[in-house]
Amino acid sequence: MKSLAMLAPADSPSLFPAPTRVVDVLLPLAIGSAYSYRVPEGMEVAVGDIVVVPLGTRTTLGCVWPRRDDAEVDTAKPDTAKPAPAKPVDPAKLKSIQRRYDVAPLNARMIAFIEWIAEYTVTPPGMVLRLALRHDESAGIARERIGVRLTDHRPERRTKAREKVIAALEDGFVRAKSEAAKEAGVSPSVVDGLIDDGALETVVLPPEPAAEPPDPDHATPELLPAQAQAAARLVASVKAQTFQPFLVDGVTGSGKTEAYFEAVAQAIRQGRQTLILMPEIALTQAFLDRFARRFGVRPAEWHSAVSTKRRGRIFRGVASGEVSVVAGARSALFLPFRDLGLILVDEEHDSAYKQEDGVHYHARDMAVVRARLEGATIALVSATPSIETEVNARRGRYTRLALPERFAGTKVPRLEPIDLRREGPPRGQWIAPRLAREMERTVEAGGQALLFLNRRGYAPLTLCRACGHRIRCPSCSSWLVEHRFRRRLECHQCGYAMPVPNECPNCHEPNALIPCGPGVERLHEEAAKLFPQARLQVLSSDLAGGVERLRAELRAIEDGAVDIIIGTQLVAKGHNFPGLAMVGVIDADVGLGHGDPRAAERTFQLLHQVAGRAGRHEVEGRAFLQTYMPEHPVMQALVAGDRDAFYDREIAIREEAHLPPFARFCALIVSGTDSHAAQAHARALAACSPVTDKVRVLGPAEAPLALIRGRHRYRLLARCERSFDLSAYVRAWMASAPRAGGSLRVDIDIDPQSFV
Ligand SMILES: Nc1ncnc2c1ncn2[C@@H]1O[C@H](COP(=O)(O)OP(=O)(O)OP(=O)(O)O)[C@@H](O)[C@H]1O
Ligand SMILES: [Zn+2]
Repeated sequence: MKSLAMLAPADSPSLFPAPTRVVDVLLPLAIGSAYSYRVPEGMEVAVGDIVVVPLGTRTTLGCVWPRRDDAEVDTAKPDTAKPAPAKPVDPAKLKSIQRRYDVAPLNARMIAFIEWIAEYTVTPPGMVLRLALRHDESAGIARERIGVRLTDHRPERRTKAREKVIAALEDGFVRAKSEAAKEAGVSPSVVDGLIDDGALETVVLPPEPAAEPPDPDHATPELLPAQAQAAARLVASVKAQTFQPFLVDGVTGSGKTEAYFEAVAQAIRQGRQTLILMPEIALTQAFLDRFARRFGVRPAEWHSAVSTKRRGRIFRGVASGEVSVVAGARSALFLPFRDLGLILVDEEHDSAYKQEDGVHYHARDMAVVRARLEGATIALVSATPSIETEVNARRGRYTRLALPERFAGTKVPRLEPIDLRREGPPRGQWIAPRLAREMERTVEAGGQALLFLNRRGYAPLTLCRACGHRIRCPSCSSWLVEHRFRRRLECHQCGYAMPVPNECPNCHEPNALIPCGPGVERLHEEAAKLFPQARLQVLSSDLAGGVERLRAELRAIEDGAVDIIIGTQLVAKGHNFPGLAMVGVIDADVGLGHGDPRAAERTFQLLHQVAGRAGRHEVEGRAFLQTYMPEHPVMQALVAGDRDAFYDREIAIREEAHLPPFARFCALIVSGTDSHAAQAHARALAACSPVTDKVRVLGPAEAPLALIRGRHRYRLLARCERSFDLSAYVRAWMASAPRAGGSLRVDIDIDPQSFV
């Protein structure tokens, strides 16, 4: 990249004073334009460089941004995604860049990606930059590591602590300062003292490597013919170094991972980088081990549970090209890859890919955009693709690579219905007699059984027997959920918690509160009564002990140390439990019938995935589904094991009803602490929507979740044809809208996934 400094007239410096160099810097803030800064004498900066600049009384990180010709920017639309060039100011009045980080600059493709997302999601580009430049990760940049080594000089003052350090360093090797202190069991100040006295000398240590290089030929597996075919197509595409999108469509347990690893190997051979996105990377440690078996080392891991220091190192390694494979959560999409050749989106249907606050982006869709900008191969991977992806594959926009059989040779289990109207459990219980019999048989035969219920806690609702009062959250429109292990009532929206009261808060009747409905804790209680000999384990995201504990429990299940697992959706995602022989879905109907356009899709995906955890190794698996509506088309498709029937029907419904992907939506959520003000603002927005026959604006209506964290919520929905530029429409709309003052906030959600 050309340095901006080089653009300044280089000749005749003797006749004129050198012009003050000024550059545009985009700051990670919600502002529409870049700011101008002076480049101090002796500093070289180029577009894409990450710099520290003063802002008001503090300093902030920023990125030197391309300066666009004024003609390129429509000044009539101040919120346009491309940051407007900073307004011309007298250079003498400008503040100077403080320093430039010693890290590879964001390249032109990354800059284009940031601007693309800003434009599409109708967000100020600085907010998207913020996703790429999270302060702490990039700020850890280039802190030198200092090591110490013994000299020949011995200090006059000799204390016990000093002797310990000298003894520890006797071998003559260099150690980091902190390590030396730790090894000797003394405080770092002792080491400092010895440096001052000349007994130790300091050396600058080379930076720790961000990741060991994976070896593409470490252990090449034998692939089934279908795997080999899919792998060959992906490898050829990586070789071609052009944008090409694929759907790796393989049944659960078909070995999609092994197939796409071959494409990763190819990218490594070519010296290009790979990004593997996963919805629950923190909990899929088994995946990292599998990667290590294939490539000799684990990939660089990127998610919120990775330490800031480590993330800083990966950030730099990705930018320099030293890190070649990253496996990460959706935020890894914003890493500044030097040369990205391959993106894999595992479990692409997962709703965790949608970010629901700040910048509302869908990481799967944006990954396709990034691949296009990078000239990379992208593969979306799933046994139950999203409707959007399935439609793209049917239309030939994505190339489908099918893996129709399980690697182990077993069949994907069909779901056998248990009709709760005819063969349900007795009142107050949740496991139907037939399901209990099957569990008993499974456990006696040495297999594992999984009970699936997507409800955390003990009971989803607490009710007063005397007056009928239901306990709800004071600041959300949701019921408080009893958590018996913690002896609390909790709000799953905002985290509010209170002890379980002894009397009804409404009528004060003592001992009148009763739990209604089941959560996993209550199911655990019932299973423990039914199977007193079995080893039981509840698994849900709120398990005490956090991620570490969850990882340990998942490993215990893999190792066969548990007979019956009672879990939420956390256990449904991508896990490979070799001993799991059967699955029982306690309430298959939970997700249906909320009027949510995606309810059928979500239910199908979730239940098909849960069933897909069973029978992945030697023994055939079985799966049961307790339902009050066995005749529902989703249940019918699950029971018949007829995936295509589900997709055919669902796609037809979406087309008929003008729902995505056959139409485009943008949701506007207006919220505020005052209900009337929020509603009034939502109405004012509706009234000023630009009139066109291309867009229909629906609402405002109170959101189904009308109150969250004390904020009242109203929703507007704009709908248009597929080909219409909805982002531009919304941008123009917002530019002419009244300002949202006070506590009011407007959230813009293009392609909404959630309708609550
Ligand atoms: N070629 C192969 N050689 C050896 N083992 C394989 C091979 N392919 C797949 N396996 C094994 O088969 C099992 C299932 O594979 P995998 O977990 O990749 O399936 P999947 O298609 O990702 O399923 P899901 O969609 O349910 O996550 C794993 O234990 C995997 O290690
Ligand atoms: Zn709440």
